[in-house]
Amino acid sequence: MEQQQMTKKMEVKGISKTFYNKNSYFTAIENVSFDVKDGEFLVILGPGRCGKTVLLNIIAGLEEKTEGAVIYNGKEISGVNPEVGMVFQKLALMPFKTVLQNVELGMKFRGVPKAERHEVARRYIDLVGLKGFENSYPTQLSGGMKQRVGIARAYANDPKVLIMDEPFGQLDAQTRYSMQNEILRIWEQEKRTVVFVTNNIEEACYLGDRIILLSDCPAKVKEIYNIEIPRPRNMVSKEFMDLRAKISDNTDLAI
Ligand SMILES: Nc1ncnc2c1ncn2[C@@H]1O[C@H](COP(=O)(O)OP(=O)(O)OP(=O)(O)O)[C@@H](O)[C@H]1O
Repeated sequence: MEQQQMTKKMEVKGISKTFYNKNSYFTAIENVSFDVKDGEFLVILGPGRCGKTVLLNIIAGLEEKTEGAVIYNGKEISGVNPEVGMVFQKLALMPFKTVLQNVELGMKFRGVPKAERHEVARRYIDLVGLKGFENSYPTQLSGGMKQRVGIARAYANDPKVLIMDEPFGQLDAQTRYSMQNEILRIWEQEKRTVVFVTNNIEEACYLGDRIILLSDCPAKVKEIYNIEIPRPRNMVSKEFMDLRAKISDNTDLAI
């Protein structure tokens, strides 16, 4: 009920992407359409190499589309959307910069004064649970901690929509589970729209308000699921396992 009242933040309309090489072409995405509602936790679930990253890059304006449109707050966007932030699986933290400097970097590029960017960076470092590690270097941190830095860095740039591309794909199972809970806590606290990409059905069912299920290549929207299970979700409850089985039966590949 609450979801139906949410306004549209973004509309992805009929997006297709074909890569042309000298003698061949390859269609990665075919006629993909869905809405992103303001404030929701939207999950895009699809098999590996099915075009998820290409789709995210198009949504963020980092990649050209072959067809279709991305509407943001009612207006068609071309080029980079400055209100969209990204968290990647491979974070590319600057190795010779501290946690604080890494989190501040985007603000520094935008010319935010030093005192203000220190304050904002510290607030997000606290939010992701890294208080006390401001002066540590990336090599001194675990995988989960590095992802926390990436999340703090993205939030510090004040995005209205945060896109996360398989951010926990390289973490061990236990760290992944704790980061899933962390990201939900931060999302509930910050109240920003999240578009989260994964190839893991369980993760999708645990996190999402809705799941956009993509087909194998070329990526098409196979089904959209509204998830009504209240949080915190219990992964071994009957309703959770039923949902998981329903989605699993509908996927093209074992993902
Ligand atoms: N610049 C490019 N030129 C040609 N093909 C490309 C280009 N970029 C991506 N592709 C192809 O598009 C397909 C989708 O790639 P993409 O990285 O979006 O998949 P993905 O779903 O994010 O995969 P994964 O789950 O492994 O991260 C792949 O087969 C890839 O080889």
